[in-house]
Amino acid sequence: MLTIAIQKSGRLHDDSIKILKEAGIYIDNGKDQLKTKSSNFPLEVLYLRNGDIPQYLRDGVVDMAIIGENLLIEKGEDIEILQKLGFSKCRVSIAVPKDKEFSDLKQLQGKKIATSYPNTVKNYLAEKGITADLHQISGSVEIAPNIGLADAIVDIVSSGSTLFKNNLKEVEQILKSEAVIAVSPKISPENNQVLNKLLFRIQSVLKARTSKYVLLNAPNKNLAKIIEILPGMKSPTVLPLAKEGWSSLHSVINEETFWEVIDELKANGAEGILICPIEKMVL
Ligand SMILES: Nc1ncnc2c1ncn2[C@@H]1O[C@H](COP(=O)(O)OP(=O)(O)OP(=O)(O)O)[C@@H](O)[C@H]1O
Ligand SMILES: O=P(O)(O)OC[C@H]1O[C@H](OP(=O)(O)OP(=O)(O)O)[C@H](O)[C@@H]1O
Ligand SMILES: [Mg+2]
Repeated sequence: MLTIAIQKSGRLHDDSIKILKEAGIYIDNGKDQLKTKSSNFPLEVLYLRNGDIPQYLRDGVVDMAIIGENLLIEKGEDIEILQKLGFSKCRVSIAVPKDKEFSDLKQLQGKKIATSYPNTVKNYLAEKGITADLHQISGSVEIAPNIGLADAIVDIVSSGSTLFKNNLKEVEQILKSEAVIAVSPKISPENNQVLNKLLFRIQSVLKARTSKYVLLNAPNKNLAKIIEILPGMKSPTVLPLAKEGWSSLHSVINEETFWEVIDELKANGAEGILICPIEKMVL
């Protein structure tokens, strides 16, 4: 049986459960139980602290995990990432008090920096030839400059509202992060097969999330051009309309691309364009 680590509670928990559910895997949400089994897939789930997961992967206590990429950069650089998941997107950045003049990273030389990610900061500053005095704290990092504990901080930024509320400004982005699937170097060949099955399902869910089903009506004389614009997976489906000289065309498109080509479709006489969600996409 494959063992997966999922964050017990926090920024990754809900979306981790959701993506497994969309992949057809049913599990309890871990409110009381820290260990549970899927009722319909050979999967055991351990609900753990995000911060502990890299070590569990390294030791082979779990075969795989859904974890923030930033945490692997901090304490799991030896651990392989199999798939980015597109949620819990954030960045790890340097911030200083809003009213402080800041023009060059070198200003941090010898200064106190508070962070929960000391390795990330140390490596980044070393690359830039800077040494600073690092203070590791495990939470509420943004408070540090206001209580005289540090001159600058390095922490996670998403909307920027925590920085704003604490009179700080982001001055340098160190890295970008999102939730990922990571695998233990100690996974057995049997469990690796189950993992590949799970990964295939998750990839189908991810693909469907960014793809849309497009239906439109078009005059037959422009079909060739519209097929060129909407090539779909293999090729679009074209069905005759009851109205002479017109067809209905069905295709699949990436959501972002759609907004880029919509004017082109209209210029080629496309009408009654419908965009529908796709639940799963198996390629
Ligand atoms: N504000 C945010 N917006 C988006 N993603 C975030 C945000 N804060 C954290 N993350 C991402 O979610 C992960 C988990 O963050 P969270 O704050 O829930 O837990 P944690 O305090 O890092 O860990 P633990 O589970 O050990 O308490 C982080 O490693 C990061 O990748
Ligand atoms: O830019 P924002 O959208 O404001 O998000 C950034 C904040 O989110 C995270 O904290 P979280 O709320 O997860 O609390 P925690 O410190 O208890 O983990 C992170 O540590 C920042 O403080
Ligand atoms: Mg947090």
